[in-house]
Amino acid sequence: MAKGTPATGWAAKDPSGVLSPYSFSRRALKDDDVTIKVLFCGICHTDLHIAKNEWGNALYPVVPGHEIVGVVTDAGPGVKNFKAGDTVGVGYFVDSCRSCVSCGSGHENHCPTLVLTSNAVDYDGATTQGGFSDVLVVDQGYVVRVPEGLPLDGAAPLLCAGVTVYSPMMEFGLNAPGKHLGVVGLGGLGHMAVKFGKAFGMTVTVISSSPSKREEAVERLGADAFLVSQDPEQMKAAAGTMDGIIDTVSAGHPIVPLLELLKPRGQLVVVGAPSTPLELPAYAIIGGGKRVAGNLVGSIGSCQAMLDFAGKHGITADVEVVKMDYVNTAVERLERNDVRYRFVIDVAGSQLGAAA
Ligand SMILES: NC(=O)c1ccc[n+]([C@@H]2O[C@H](COP(=O)([O-])OP(=O)(O)OC[C@H]3O[C@@H](n4cnc5c(N)ncnc54)[C@H](O)[C@@H]3O)[C@@H](O)[C@H]2O)c1
Ligand SMILES: [Zn+2]
Ligand SMILES: [Zn+2]
Repeated sequence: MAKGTPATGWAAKDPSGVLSPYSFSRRALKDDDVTIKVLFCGICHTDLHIAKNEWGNALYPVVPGHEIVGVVTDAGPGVKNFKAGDTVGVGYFVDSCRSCVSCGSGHENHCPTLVLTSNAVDYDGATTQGGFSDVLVVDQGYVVRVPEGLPLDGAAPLLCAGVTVYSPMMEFGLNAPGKHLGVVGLGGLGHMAVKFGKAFGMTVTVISSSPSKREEAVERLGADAFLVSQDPEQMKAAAGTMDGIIDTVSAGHPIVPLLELLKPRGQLVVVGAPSTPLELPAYAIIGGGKRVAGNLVGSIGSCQAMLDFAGKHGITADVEVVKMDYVNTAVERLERNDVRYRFVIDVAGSQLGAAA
């Protein structure tokens, strides 16, 4: 029987979330698999939620990481789309059932048995381990192509943060010039929503609890306006003006004030995933026929379309590139929102083993 590939990564081993070196094995290459040498991997807030078991589902040891850019080093005999040397990306999931309604209609991100890239159980019973590691083995159907010309460190966060906001913007028509988009939470996801909104020609307003983010939102990211969510006067003045809002906030927060900002039939898209429930009184959506939807990342097709769009428009994340031995500090800083706007680990340039 073919042997697996040895892998070295950094894993969280308990709810402290502290990561340390961890050796494991990737599955033996199957006909449709590619082997990928990981170059860069972003640190998403979801990695933090999981590593610290904030969602109560951690399968320790957890090697996080699902914003992966790498290079193909090997391909099984059935692989037609990729060859050694190709620059590719892997996002939040690495397989799906391929037979349900969602898989059949190109929405495999909604497959009930979606296999996540990290902290999940694969169809063969193995626990999946993510991109804070040197090598991945992934079915070609769940791999995307990174367009030429994009810096690879800044491209890595597109694989989750990018597609998570781009996909619902496309789905809900929040991609039309002249429409007004609200973006709540100016972190990894939020800053990508501002960039895509501006590239679509929309008017973009950032809604934030910290007034200190005004300058960066407007000057650095090109938002048209900035609202302090704690300021009732400002919120009142903007009531009923927005076609849609992308809510990326990672902690519990009130959504009624956000719904008030929407035009009649406006759309709130929830992508932030606090561990506490949203509070949604009926009156807040009945008047004006407001709509609330969730969204989980995006399909492989949507991810490829997003990358192609990003390549054409030169869109990448604003990143702080770090080595793996800085990962625990990076996670702490992410927790206190001290990053503009995404940490990306230079995996290939890091010492991963125990000697690190
Ligand atoms: N739905 C999906 O498919 C999907 C994909 C990726 C991430 N997520 C989730 O989205 C959330 C954001 O992820 P990220 O990587 O952008 O995180 P991040 O930490 O980079 O950004 C989160 C933002 O929320 C703000 N925030 C935190 N607490 C707040 C509060 N109480 N009130 C107002 N603002 C607050 C922070 O200031 C920060 O700007 C996380 O919960 C993550 O798990 C969901
Ligand atoms: Zn993510
Ligand atoms: Zn399916």
